[in-house]
Amino acid sequence: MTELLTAAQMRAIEAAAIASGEVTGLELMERAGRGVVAAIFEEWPELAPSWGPAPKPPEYFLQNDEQGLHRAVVLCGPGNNGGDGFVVARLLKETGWDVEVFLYGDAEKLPPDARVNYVRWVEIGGVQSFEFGDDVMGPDDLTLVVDAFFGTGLVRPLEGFGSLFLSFAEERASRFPYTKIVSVDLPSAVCADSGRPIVSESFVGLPEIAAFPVTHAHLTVTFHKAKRGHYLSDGPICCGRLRFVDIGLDDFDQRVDVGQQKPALILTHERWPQYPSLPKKQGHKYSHGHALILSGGVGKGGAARLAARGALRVGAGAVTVGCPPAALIENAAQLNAIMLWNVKDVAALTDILADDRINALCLGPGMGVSDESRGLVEAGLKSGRAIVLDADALTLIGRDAPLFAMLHDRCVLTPHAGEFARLFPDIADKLAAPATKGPAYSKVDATCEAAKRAGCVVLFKGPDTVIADLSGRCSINASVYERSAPWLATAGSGDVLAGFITGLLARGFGPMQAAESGAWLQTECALSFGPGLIAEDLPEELPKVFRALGL
Ligand SMILES: NC(=O)C1=CN([C@@H]2O[C@H](COP(=O)(O)OP(=O)(O)OC[C@H]3O[C@@H](n4cnc5c(N)ncnc54)[C@H](OP(=O)(O)O)[C@@H]3O)[C@@H](O)[C@H]2O)[C@@H](O)CC1
Ligand SMILES: Nc1ncnc2c1ncn2[C@@H]1O[C@H](COP(=O)(O)OP(=O)(O)O)[C@@H](O)[C@H]1O
Ligand SMILES: [K+]
Repeated sequence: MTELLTAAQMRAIEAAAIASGEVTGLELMERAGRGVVAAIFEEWPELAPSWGPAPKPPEYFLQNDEQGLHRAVVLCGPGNNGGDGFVVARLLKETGWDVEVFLYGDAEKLPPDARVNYVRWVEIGGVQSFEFGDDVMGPDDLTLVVDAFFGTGLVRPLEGFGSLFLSFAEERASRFPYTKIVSVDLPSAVCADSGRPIVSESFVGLPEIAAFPVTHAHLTVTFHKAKRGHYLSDGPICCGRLRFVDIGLDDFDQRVDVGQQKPALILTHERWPQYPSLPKKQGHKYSHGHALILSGGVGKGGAARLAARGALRVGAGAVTVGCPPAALIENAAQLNAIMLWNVKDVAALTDILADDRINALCLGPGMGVSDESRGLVEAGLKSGRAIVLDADALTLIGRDAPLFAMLHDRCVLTPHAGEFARLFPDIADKLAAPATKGPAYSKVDATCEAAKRAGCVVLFKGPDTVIADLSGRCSINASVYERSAPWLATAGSGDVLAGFITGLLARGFGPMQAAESGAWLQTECALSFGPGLIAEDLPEELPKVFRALGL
């Protein structure tokens, strides 16, 4: 699983499968619903029939007479996501569960496959109607809420009782940990392409997630492949955990024209072997490249030293920190394997860059935003070297159009959200604007647009780090779900990332591969180290990560 699909791409794959005559929509829906039920039982084996009689919930949950009988509320929407919900309801009922179903929409207008499953359901169970003031979740012994309101078809905000239902479910699950929420395909209200909740105009101006009822599921079960929204923005928080169900569409991926849009790739272990191999082959230190990291003045060298350590550990043959004369002693006191040069001004940098063994630069961390720093960035860009621009260098190019225009295809920009907004204010505005209809503008869209405009690789940081180049290739290093490492939000971790990328550029990686690999390794180091991590720990963890990769 390496490709993330948009809703349109998923629909195209499904349509190709049905058009082939090898499978019907109804069969796909049955597989989807069965998969959801199987995933629920795998996630919570104590709910599975094979477990034996249902365990007795704590006394205070028991308000009905059917002690030990599991109870589910299934929320079905007006489309095929709702159709999946009817399948789930039927299968749970067949397993002996007590199931209540609510329909958000008109049964007469259900699409054909969903309608068939609605009819199958009403043969064995009822569809509840909703009166304002009802507690639709019923007694407190509720085991499961199945959210099958909307999946890939969400195009506008949920209104009226649809949104009320989601808040009822949220409220119930927050009061009773015993109650689990399972979203079918996607948490309803979350856009499949962007991971952003689709909000009503009336909520505009309020913080999205606080203002709008959105499901925070314990488990989301999706079909075939992950959608972008499972990994971007609020998607992962709303999905809880993510499970996949194979509904037999693998053969159709290659048969569809997914349009101009390339699939976004998620960086996973499986993709790792596709990178150029990291182990050093024969050669002397300069055959593994020489990275130059420019530092700020006195007391401002920490960021560059962190980056330099990252570049050296990731395998650059030689790494040098360049700093103004006044900062030489401070840096000399802290560096050993990393060399130190006096870069007193732009002329000094230009002289140094006459040595073509220096094949990768890192400019920005701790550098300051003075005119002198601007001159250094200009000289670095003019040199045509592979170059990482981070931190202050991003501020400088963001406010200086001629400098921005010098960016070239060997550059890697590594902005966090604030720096991204300074560099690409109009793009950042589009991303920050409330998502009032789907598919909403996503971090993938924003990063691809930025890379195109800048003419180079852009790595837009965060738990959902998106990396794009000007050709439209795009990857996501998602530090979410089992790769969640929130302790990476620590001062200096971005400097180390800039160093990793610079070191990989020095090793001869292309800009896109260097950025992808650097981001992936940063998360692997954080996971390997665990909580308590500070930026200094990241480079020191690399040998362990490499050993685990068998390098
Ligand atoms: N693709 C596959 O291979 C498979 C897909 N499967 C399942 O189908 C799901 C996709 O089904 P779907 O296309 O019918 O979309 P779904 O999310 O049910 O929305 C339904 C319709 O509701 C409408 N609508 C939108 N927003 C609204 C709102 N806020 N309030 C009110 N109405 C709103 C909008 O129609 P509109 O009103 O705009 O005409 C929309 O089309 C997918 O997530 C998966 O669960 C599986 O069965 C097996 C294989
Ligand atoms: N919650 C999080 N989960 C995973 N990674 C994170 C999270 N928050 C930040 N990061 C990562 O940590 C790094 C922080 O970089 P940055 O904001 O530039 O910090 P600094 O300037 O202090 O080095 C980035 O690589 C970013 O992707
Ligand atoms: K759903």
